[in-house]
Amino acid sequence: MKEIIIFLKKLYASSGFLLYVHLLLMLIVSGLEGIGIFLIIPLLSIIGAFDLNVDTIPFVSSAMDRMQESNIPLNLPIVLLIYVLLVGGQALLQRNQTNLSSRIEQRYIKELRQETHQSLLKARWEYFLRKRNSDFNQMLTTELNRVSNGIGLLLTFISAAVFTLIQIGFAMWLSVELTSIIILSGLLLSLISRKFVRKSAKLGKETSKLFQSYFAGLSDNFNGIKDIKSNMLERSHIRKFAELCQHIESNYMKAARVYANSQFLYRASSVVLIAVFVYVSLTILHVAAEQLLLIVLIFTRLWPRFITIQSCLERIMTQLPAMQALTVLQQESGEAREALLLQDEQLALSIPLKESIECQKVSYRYDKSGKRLALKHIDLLIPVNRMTAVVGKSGAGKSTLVDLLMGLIQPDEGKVLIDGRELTEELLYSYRNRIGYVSQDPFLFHGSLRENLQLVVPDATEAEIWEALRFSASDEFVRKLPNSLDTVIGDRGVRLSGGERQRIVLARAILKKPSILVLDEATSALDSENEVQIKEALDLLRGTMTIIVIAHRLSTIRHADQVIVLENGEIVQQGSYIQLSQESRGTFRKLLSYQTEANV
Ligand SMILES: Nc1ncnc2c1ncn2[C@@H]1O[C@H](COP(=O)(O)OP(=O)(O)OP(=O)(O)O)[C@@H](O)[C@H]1O
Repeated sequence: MKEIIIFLKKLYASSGFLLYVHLLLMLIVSGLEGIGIFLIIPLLSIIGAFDLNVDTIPFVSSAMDRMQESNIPLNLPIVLLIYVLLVGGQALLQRNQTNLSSRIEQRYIKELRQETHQSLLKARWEYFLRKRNSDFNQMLTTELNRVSNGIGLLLTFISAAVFTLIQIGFAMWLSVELTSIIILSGLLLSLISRKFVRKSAKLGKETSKLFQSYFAGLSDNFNGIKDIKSNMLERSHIRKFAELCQHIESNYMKAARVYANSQFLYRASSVVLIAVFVYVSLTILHVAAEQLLLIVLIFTRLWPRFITIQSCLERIMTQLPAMQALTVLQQESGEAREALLLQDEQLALSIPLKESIECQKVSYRYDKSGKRLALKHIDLLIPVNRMTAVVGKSGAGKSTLVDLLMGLIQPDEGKVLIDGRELTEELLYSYRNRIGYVSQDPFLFHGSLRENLQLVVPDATEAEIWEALRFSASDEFVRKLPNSLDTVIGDRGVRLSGGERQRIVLARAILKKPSILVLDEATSALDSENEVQIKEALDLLRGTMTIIVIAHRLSTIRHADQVIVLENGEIVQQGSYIQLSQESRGTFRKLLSYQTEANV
């Protein structure tokens, strides 16, 4: 229930004044509906359509007196006109109320979407290491829709509750005893239906879990589609997926059955109740016929609202787990938030790197409660405008070290210093803004090459783009593409080869004219000719920017100013390429010899 309050507060924050207008409209609509019911029978009786006594009906008798005093004739057209005006006005207001309710709901959901997305994007990199991407997709699609649905239901619930209260007020005016019976029946019904509410909440939790597996499964399927196809894993994936779909179907069916059963209970009880009601009123309480008629009218309008309240409650309970999950996600990502603002002024404040990046006794562990260190007591100096290469076996800690140097993760012990200043969160953004990064798994989106390049520098000129392409040895192949820079490259750039993708991402990093260029295995997918071109380009860049390269291919780093050799998270060697290759018992020499053997 805590979540409902949180979401209601957010709803108020996003709609504010509109929410009051909505509430006011609800009150007026309910009031008019009550008055409409109040008037119709007495008015018809006055013109002789029924032989009823209006003196027993409060409010109506005084209204009648007033009409007679003002010489308004009470004939059929006047009576019907009043009724049409009343009910028509109410319908008009209800239309506005529905529109307003959609507006409130949509505005709210838009803000919730943006807020969640922003909160995720502002979270630290470490947060993403602990999470599954598919969970974020699920949260921003199905779960958010469920939350939106829940909010819509909440508004309906509030409106039904207000309506019911007002109608109860009118009914009380007519007969306290009879209305008390209706209320007691409603309370009894809500007691019985608690079972349905509980069941709905349980099924709602299952729905969240099932959709989590559904999204995770889909994302694994399509991320690994090449592996699936090449290893003939289709059958097992199809079977697993079918089982999951079966679970989702039965979960939905269970929820539908609960809903249908509860609806049946409500409808059946209303018929029985009305029969008992009429009987008790006439034979035991001896209520006047005109009053009874009115109360029955009110009851038949009120009872469906009781039902709406109950079924809203049930359905809100099925959506509640989505609200809970979204609250947890927002809380977690909020706690993991980087203390930086994504604001242009701050981006403009990029600090120039003048001297060095330094690690002092840096240690890092992924599992904060465990003992295993991914980096141990690293002491390292990366001079500005030089090329530093990081090498080592798989799992040695190369990517971890580079993530640390980029400020994506923070050391558990020790410090990272930028020109002697500790890399604190305040410095982080302006520092990271100076970095151009090419990852192992280059990120390109479905769009044209130009759009992909302009992602980092939206106002890059044609000349700047081609210069960056030339630099990354991509200009030639781009010219040969059917639409040159405007060629659409497919999802994640699938229409390009691995080497082409890497070169485009390199061009994109260079386009930003960074002070620090970080290449994580950036040449792994290049053939020898392209590798030579990139090597030459990097050589050209030497002295103009600080380059940090992780390379498995040691040939790419022959001209590096310093090479750091990592093993089990520790620096075991450090020096120039030539120097290290001459240390006969060192790890670097071993790495070199493995590669020479592999090349032979
Ligand atoms: N997200 C993570 N959670 C837990 N442990 C991790 C995580 N990422 C890396 N590690 C562990 O940290 C150690 C260093 O990993 P890292 O990725 O830095 O190695 P690497 O030298 O870059 O390897 P490779 O060349 O294979 O990419 C490894 O033992 C790895 O298992």
